Amino acid sequence: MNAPSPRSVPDVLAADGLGVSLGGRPVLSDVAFAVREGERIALVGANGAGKTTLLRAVAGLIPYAGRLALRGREVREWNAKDRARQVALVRQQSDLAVDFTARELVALGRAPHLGWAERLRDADCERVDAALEAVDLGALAGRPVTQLSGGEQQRVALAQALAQDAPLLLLDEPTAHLDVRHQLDLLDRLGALAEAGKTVVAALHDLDRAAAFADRLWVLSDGTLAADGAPADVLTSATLRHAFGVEAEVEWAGSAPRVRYLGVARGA
Ligand SMILES: Nc1ncnc2c1ncn2[C@@H]1O[C@H](COP(=O)(O)OP(=O)(O)OP(=O)(O)O)[C@@H](O)[C@H]1O
Repeated sequence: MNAPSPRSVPDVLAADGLGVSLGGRPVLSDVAFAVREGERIALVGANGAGKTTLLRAVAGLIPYAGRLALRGREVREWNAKDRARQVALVRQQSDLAVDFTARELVALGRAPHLGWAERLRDADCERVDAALEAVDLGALAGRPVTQLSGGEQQRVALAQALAQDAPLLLLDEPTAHLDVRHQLDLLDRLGALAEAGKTVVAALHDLDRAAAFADRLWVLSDGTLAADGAPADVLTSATLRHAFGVEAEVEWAGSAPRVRYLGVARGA
């Protein structure tokens, strides 16, 4: 029997005419994209551009209009447990106010893989331990999350997503509370996960890091996808002026850009 041709494999994600309204106001309009397995996409845009909203729509947390397909099937048609085996979302984190230890919270990431009332098996516990180690939290695993710093809590949230072991990983500003070592470590780890076949979509504010990390940059501006392409094509002075209202120069050293900000754009 012939192996299926790559063309018959649906995109991990595909959107067309995607729109989201919140509180009666359009937040995303007419967004279209396709994402293949193993891609790393950095989602950038000004505050309020719609990055979190887009990630939440993909994760099935909010209603949307238009087409938004996860592996060829509308996001809204997946049941929550099956969807959670496909997509893990690391939300913006700063203040986890739940009465759990780090390990207990990370262990919740295994829930989509367990039957009703089923306890963690040895293999699940191993995954939880590995996820905690991966984010350098092994020593803090038994501590209540309310006693962790913002950056440690951020790493707990990431470990929970790693334990969930979904092929599509969505991250909402995952480096926001991290010190520089853990930022670099996280982006390296996400790169390694993508090389191992996971698909990663991360909203990032640091444009240098976003461009160095990603195969593709998505620029959201006022709820529309203003640019979608290779970082070297997308990260330009014109994009920065249009999407962020800043004057800037972009220098490239190989695939690593350096953005030099000159000031707020006139009229922005
Ligand atoms: N529940 C809500 N009801 C009404 N409007 C909302 C709601 N949540 C978000 N919005 C609005 O939707 C727009 C997009 O918000 P979103 O959080 O997606 O932006 P973002 O690009 O992630 O911003 P940031 O960089 O500040 O995190 C904003 O104007 C925000 O005020």
